[in-house]
Amino acid sequence: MPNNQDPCAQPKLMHPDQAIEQLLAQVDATQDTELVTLNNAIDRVLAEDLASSIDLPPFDNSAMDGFAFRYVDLDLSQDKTTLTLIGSSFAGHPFKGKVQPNSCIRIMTGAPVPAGYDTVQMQEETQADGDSITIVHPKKLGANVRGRGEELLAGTKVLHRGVTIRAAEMGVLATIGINQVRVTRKLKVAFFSTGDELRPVGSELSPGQIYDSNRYSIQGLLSKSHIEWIDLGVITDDKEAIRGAFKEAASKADMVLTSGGVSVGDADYTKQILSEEGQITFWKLAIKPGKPFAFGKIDNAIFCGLPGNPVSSMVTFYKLVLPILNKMQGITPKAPLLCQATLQTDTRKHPGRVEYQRGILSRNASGELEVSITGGQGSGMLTSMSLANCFVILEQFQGDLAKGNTVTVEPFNSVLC
Ligand SMILES: Nc1nc2c(c(=O)[nH]1)N[C@H]1C(S)=C(S)[C@@H](COP(=O)(O)OP(=O)(O)OC[C@H]3O[C@@H](n4cnc5c(N)ncnc54)[C@H](O)[C@@H]3O)O[C@H]1N2
Ligand code: MOO
Repeated sequence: MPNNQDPCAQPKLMHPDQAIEQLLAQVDATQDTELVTLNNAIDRVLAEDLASSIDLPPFDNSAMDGFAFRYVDLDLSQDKTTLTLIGSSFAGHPFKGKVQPNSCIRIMTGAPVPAGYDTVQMQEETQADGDSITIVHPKKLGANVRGRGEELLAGTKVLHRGVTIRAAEMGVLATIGINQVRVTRKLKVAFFSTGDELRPVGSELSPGQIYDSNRYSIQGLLSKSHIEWIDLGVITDDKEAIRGAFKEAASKADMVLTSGGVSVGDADYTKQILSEEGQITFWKLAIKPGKPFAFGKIDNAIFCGLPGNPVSSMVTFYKLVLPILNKMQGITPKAPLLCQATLQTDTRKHPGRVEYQRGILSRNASGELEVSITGGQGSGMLTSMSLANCFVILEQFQGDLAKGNTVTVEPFNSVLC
C-alpha cells in the first residue's frame, strides 16, 4: 500500500454508487395509499397521475387594469384611436352587454375579456374624457389578454405520481379544483442507538461516557424527510435487550434504524440476533465517512445499521438510507444538483474512498462559486456538518488537493438544510 493510501481503504470496498443500486434493488415501494384533503397534503407523495378537468386559464382574461376593445377598430394610420366606453368587466363580475364597433369597456386584471373584444391596453396608455377613451395603440392584436387554455388544456396531465407535494403543487391542485388527493401511506421508522458508553442528554457523564447525539440528528433527518419516527432510546450491549428492541421496532415500523456497532467485532449481538430473527449483510463501502453499513430484514421491516461515528451516521443516512426511504414511499428519484467550485483551502485526501468532506459554498465578488472546507473532518466531528451547507465530493483515487483546484460540490438538500 503506498504511504499516502487511506489506511481504512481495504481492497474490495464497494463504490457507494454501486452499493446504492444494489440496496435499492432489495426494497419495494409501498402499495398502500390514502386519500387526504388538500389542507393535509403538504409533503405527501402523490400516488396517482392527475390531469386537469379545466382549461387554464378557464376563460380569456385581462393581464392589466385598462380598457378592452377590438383591434380592428384602431385607426392604424394614427398613433392613437378614440373609442366609446360602453361598460365594464371586473374580476368576478363579467361585462353583460353587447360588444359594438368602435367601443371599449373598462377592464380589471383577471376580469373576463368578453367574446368579441380581443385586445387590452393598460390604463397608463389611455386618456379618458367622459365616455371617450383615447387609446395609444398597443404593439399587437391580443396584447394583454391571457387566452383561455394558454397555460394548458383540459385533459393535460398536470402532476405525476411520485411527486412530493410542495407549496407550488398545493396551489396547482387548488387551481384545477382538486380538494382531495391520493397519496402513499406515511412511512414509520423506529430507531435506537447502541453502545454502553452512551448517555441520554440531561444525565451526568461518568468517565468514558459520552452523550448520545445520533438519536437527535437521526430524529432531525427523519422529520425533515417527512417520515414518522419512533425513538426507542439507547439499548445497552445486552443480547436480550437488543433482541427485544429489534422485535419491538420491527412490529411498529416499516424500517428499523440503528446507529453504532457495525464495524468489525462490535456487532456480534446485532449480527447474531438478525441472523436468528431475519437477515443481515455487513457492507464495506468506499466512502468516507461511512465505510461500515449494515442492511437486512427483520420480519416485515427493512433494517439499516448506520455506523456510530456521528458524521458517518449522518452521511450514510443521507447517501444510502434516504434513497431507500424515498423508494419505499414511491418518490420518483432525482439526481442531486451538483456544481463545480474553486477550493479555498488546501485539502487532505487519501486515495482509496470517495470522501464527502463538509464545505461552505458561496459566491465571490465576481460571482464565481467558491468552497471552503469546514475545518477538521474527523468522522466524530459533528460541528463540521453543522457549519456546512454542502458536501465537497472528492473522488475515490484522488489525493491531496491544493487551494485553487476545481472540485465537485453537492449543496445540502432540504433534508440537511
Ligand atoms: N478495526 C477497525 N476499526 C474500525 C473500522 C474498521 O474498518 N476496522 N472502521 C472504522 C469506521 S470507518 C467507523 S465509521 C467506525 C464505525 O464503528 P461502529 O459502527 O461499530 O460504531 P461504534 O464503534 O459503536 O462507535 C464509533 C464511534 O462513534 C461513537 N458513537 C456511537 N454511537 C453514538 C451516538 N449515538 N452518539 C454519539 N456518538 C456515538 C462511539 O462512541 C465511537 O466513538 O468504526 C471504525 N473502527
Ligand atoms: O469512515 Mo468511518 O465512517 O471513519 O467514519
